[in-house]
Amino acid sequence: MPATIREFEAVARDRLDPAHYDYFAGGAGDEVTVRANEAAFARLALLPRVLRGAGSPEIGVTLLGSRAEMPVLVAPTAFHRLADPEGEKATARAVAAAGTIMIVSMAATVAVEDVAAAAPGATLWFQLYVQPDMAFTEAIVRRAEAAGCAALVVTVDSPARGRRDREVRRGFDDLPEGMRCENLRDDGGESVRPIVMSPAISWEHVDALRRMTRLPLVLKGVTHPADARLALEHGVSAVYVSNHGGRQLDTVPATVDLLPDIVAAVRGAVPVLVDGGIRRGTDVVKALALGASAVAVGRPVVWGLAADGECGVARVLGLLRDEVEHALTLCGLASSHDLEPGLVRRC
Ligand SMILES: Cc1cc2nc3c(=O)[nH]c(=O)nc-3n(C[C@H](O)[C@H](O)[C@H](O)COP(=O)(O)O)c2cc1C
Ligand SMILES: O=C(O)C(=O)c1ccccc1
Repeated sequence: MPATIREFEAVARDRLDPAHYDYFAGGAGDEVTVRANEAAFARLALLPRVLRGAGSPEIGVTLLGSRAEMPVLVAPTAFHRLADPEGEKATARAVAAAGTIMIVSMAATVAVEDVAAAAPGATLWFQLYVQPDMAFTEAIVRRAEAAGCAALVVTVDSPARGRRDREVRRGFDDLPEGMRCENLRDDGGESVRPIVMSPAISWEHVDALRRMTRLPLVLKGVTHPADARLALEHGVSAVYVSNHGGRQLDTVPATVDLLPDIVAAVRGAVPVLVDGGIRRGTDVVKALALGASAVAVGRPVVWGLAADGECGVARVLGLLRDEVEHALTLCGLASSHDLEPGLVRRC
């Protein structure tokens, strides 16, 4: 039984087709940003307080009206059926058991309606790449609403798909026979449209989405403080700091290093989420101390899924939960809401 997320990755690597492992693990260009995300957490030190009599820590959080029993969400990742035959259904069941939130990828290999039906207790948010055909975008948004998704996470770091040399080397450019992006089915019919990543997408599309739906909008992939301020002007409900796990533009800084400036720009107006390189409870604690309301994990969930399906994802989420509680206890804190920047030192 793997005892750490790193060990889950090793088990997953053994079990996965090497091309699929490289698809999940890889990043853009020289993978500078992939490495930076994890390395940046290691460069931050924690400075605990003593004798606070804090008791066992409380770690739940409410985000945009959705309750999460831990401040760790499941980031949207594509193609879960490459990792397990049950795919996103297995992930959603583990998420329901952990009481957290799954952001279902638009590129899921199980339709969002079927994910929801497989895990009735799960809180689902839906991740969207705005498609230039806005009528098709609207059809997808309506499906997500009807399936019970409680927020719309709009990914804005992908005006083009990242170039990932590992995919090129492996010749990985399509799903195997029998797997499709089920959320891209045209009107429930036989044909599945390709996902378009368009450089023409702009703030006007965000405004159009705002008019289209009453769901709270989360902007995923913000790295520049000026864009965080614009996001507020355009009425978004949360800002999600992400460099797509280093899979889009290589050499973007580590997300935890970008976080303080984004938090300063947002000034408490909306929650700030962050992902990238979170592998330990101490990483979660550092991100929350620097002002994130919650974090999300991408690859760790995929490693759990590939290692042992629903049980593997449950174990990965359980590990993170235990590690967060333990780290908070050792910091002398009664609640994750008491985390503040003074706990973190750059070393
Ligand atoms: C295999 C894989 C697929 C991904 N697919 C999507 C996706 O469909 N939509 C999206 O917005 N982000 C996607 N991402 C990015 C994740 O949501 C997240 O930003 C990233 O994985 C966080 O970094 P981490 O893997 O170090 O936790 C994907 C990431 C990976 C690793
Ligand atoms: O691989 C990814 O990171 C990703 O975001 C994606 C998007 C569309 C289809 C497949 C994957």
